[in-house]
Amino acid sequence: AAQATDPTPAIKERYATLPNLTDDTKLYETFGRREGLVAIMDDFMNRLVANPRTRPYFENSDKERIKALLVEQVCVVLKGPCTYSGRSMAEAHMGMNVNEGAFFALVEEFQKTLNARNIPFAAQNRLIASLTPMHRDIIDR
Ligand code: HEM
Repeated sequence: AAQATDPTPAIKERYATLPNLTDDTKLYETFGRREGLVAIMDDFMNRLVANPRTRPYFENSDKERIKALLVEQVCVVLKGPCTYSGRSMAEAHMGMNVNEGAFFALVEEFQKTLNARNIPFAAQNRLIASLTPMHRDIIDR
């Protein structure tokens, strides 16, 4: 009886998350549409392989496939005319032992890419705010 009336909800350590879709209809244009996203992911992947914190995860990966899926995913988040055909974030990163340090190294490299492409700071923040909630599906604690 005590269990049935316990008001404390169970705390779930991991649960499915979807990206928070932004409501800014111009964001997709700000990132240069599909062409811009392809260029962004090319630069981003080069940085991920150069950074010692992220290199171990990506050096033996199928970079072309990941870049194509990132273009789709970010396009969806920016409300562009795309469909994401990849796996869930939990599935894709399972067993990879991504820690907080690697996660923030990746976000930092992404910001460097966006700065290099002259994406306005407010637009960068919108996108990053939509992506970072996925960290709970990606980081292994
Ligand atoms: C918000 C942060 C992140 C996002 C949005 C993201 C997004 C993605 C996407 C869309 C894929 C392709 C999914 C698929 O394979 O079907 C992927 C795969 C992958 N991600 Fe992430 N990722 C993030 C963080 C990270 C971090 C921090 C690392 C490691 C440092 C990482 C390493 C990888 C690797 C190695 C793959 C390839 C997996 C495979 O081929 O089996 N990701 N990620």
